[in-house]
Amino acid sequence: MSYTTPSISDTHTVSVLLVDDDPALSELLAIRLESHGFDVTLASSGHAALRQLANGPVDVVITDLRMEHMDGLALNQKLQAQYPGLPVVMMTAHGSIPDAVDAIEQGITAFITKPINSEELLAAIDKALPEHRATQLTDPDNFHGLYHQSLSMRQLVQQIKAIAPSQANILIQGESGTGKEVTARAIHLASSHSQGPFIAINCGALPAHLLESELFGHKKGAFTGAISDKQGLIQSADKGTLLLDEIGDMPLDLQVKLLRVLQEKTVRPIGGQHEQTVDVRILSASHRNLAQAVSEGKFREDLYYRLNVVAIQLPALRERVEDIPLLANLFIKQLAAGQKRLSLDATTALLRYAWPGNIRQLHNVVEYCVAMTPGKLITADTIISALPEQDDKQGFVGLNDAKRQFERDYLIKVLALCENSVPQAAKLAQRNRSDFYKLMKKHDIK
Ligand SMILES: Nc1ncnc2c1ncn2[C@@H]1O[C@H](COP(=O)(O)OP(=O)(O)OP(=O)(O)O)[C@@H](O)[C@H]1O
Repeated sequence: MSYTTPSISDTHTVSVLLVDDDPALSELLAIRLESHGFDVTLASSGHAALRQLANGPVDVVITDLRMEHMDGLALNQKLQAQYPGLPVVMMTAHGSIPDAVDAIEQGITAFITKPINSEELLAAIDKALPEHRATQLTDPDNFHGLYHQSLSMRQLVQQIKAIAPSQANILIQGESGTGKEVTARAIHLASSHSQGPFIAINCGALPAHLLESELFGHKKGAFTGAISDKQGLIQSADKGTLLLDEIGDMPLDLQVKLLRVLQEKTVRPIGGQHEQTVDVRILSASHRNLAQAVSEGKFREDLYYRLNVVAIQLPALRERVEDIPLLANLFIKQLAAGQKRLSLDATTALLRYAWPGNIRQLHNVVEYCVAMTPGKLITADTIISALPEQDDKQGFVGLNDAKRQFERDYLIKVLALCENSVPQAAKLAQRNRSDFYKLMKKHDIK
């Protein structure tokens, strides 16, 4: 294998911190690395390396194992604690590689043995960097709790930012677990109603009569069991936002009542004589296709148009694979306070899975893996053991379809690993750019 430049350095100069207490060797390696376009900083000890890092971040640390005062493993421990996910390449004298499992547990990305061969060194850096870039949480885009990185989500967030301040009713559609409620909350927080309450109700979770009373409230004695006046959620959400989740499950007679609220901006409790004025932003969500429910006569067309002044379609997680490592790392950070991380194979296993339960399922899988991993490194085996068994015969496809599917998945994963940089992805896939573009076109990947 012949390396001239690192595979990801096309758009960004890769910075390397080289830690070795042998100045002659350091100088030599620095000259070699600089001739390949790296930006190299030298440190003559572990302590000096930590001081350098405090002055500014680097992309990768290359350190000698044997050093006085603080050896490479001790330095690595400090690095992983202070800069989780920072790739560390360890240089060792021949025969002194510590137990590999132990080393991987300690988060070391690669080992190279002395005497250092340039190609091996470049290959080790190359191996270290994509993992680092694909799994680290650099600066995730966070719009009021809606974390994202993919192009489709960034475009969607732009759309949300534009419409959130208006009073428009918004219908949020997407598969179960794609983040409809998180999105609704983000819209509320970005709106002029953000100082008011945010209330969510699942219209599919209650029988019709209870749902009516929950939404509209009731007067004492309105029906058996109505022992006192009760305020409905529409009124409780006054000056705030009400999310009607699974709106498609709302019975038709309640749909009529809801339409009146939207048209008149008033609500009348069950058994009440008077309409009461309310100022509430209505957001609704559904995992079902409401337009289809309208065409089947299961949902009122007039209500559909009232609710659907603006439509937001959340993509399934498998359609925004770049968000998978980002969200998995976010959940690990939340659940394990940065004490654990994903191996490269584990990230690949996450990227290969189709996530029918979307982000909720990803969260559950990460939670399981964090609990099942005693050390630092979450492995692919643990991820795979957390995923439900797929029924191999159901949905079995022919060889041609399987090849096509593989090719598409492969392109998406390579692009995700390279943060959508086609030149880098083409290099990683060992294809020239125009071939790679042709493949993307063939599979309709933008
Ligand atoms: N962009 C995101 N960033 C961080 N966490 C998210 C994001 N989207 C969803 N989640 C998390 O995923 C889980 C499911 O999200 P949410 O309940 O909003 O999905 P949903 O589409 O409303 O699901 P359902 O259709 O089942 O009601 C929650 O734990 C939520 O915090």
